[in-house]
Amino acid sequence: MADPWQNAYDFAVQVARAAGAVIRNAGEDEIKVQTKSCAVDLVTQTDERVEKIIIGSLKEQFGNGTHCFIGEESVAEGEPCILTDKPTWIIVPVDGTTNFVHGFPFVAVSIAFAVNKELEFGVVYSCLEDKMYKARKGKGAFCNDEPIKVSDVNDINKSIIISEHGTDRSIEKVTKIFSTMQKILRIPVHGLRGSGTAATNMCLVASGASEAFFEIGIHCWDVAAGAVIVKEAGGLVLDVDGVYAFKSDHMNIK
Ligand SMILES: O=P([O-])([O-])O[C@@H]1[C@H](O)[C@H](O)[C@@H](O)[C@H](O)[C@H]1O
Ligand SMILES: [Mg+2]
Repeated sequence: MADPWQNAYDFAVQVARAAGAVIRNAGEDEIKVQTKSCAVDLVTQTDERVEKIIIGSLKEQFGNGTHCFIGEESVAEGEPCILTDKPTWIIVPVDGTTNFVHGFPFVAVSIAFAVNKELEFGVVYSCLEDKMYKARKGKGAFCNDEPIKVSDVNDINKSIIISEHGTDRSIEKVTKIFSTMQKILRIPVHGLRGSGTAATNMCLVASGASEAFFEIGIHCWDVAAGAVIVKEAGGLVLDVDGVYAFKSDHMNIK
């Protein structure tokens, strides 16, 4: 039987690469910072522009009304974030906006695709490193077309753990984050790291550079593409209760 989503997968890779080029070439005025939910939750014109380019290209290719789109910036502007059984694209145009603004060299485009509320594939393009991570359900995970797999280190004392601090600077949240990090460091582990983009963090786990990534309070779109890549590289994606994290009810935000 013909593979129904191969064309969409190939197109997603193409679109992510083109979006990455737009990010790399963004001019000064496009890096001008605005804020979203709080003073450290940043957004730029590039985030909005790249999301429009990605959704525009996908609609042109697949936009006969049967496909749905969930984009980070569209949701920020009031679009619903509801996962139905329809083929749905889940997009982060610029993952690592704070890095992008500061010239910190990890910025990714993340595109996932779900059908019947199941993720079919994920593409993460780490555009400043020019690394294209991709995975299709049941078909393995790749970085620049080379197969990748998770680390085989099973001793946590010999691990590198990745985490992020998020954008909530309330004393309660910051205390919780640092007490968790303190516990992890004291295990002890070899190291704690964070690239500033959740999508790239997941790809670092998928390629075996780190044994685990965790973040408290992450958005569903930040992990959608990375979830397929980690799973196809032989890893696990769990929520805090220890169950598979990418459930449809995590997406359904009005
Ligand atoms: O805002 P953004 O740069 O697209 O995405 C953020 C990054 O992935 C960051 O690493 C993570 O800690 C945040 O939770 C995300 O919201
Ligand atoms: Mg973003």
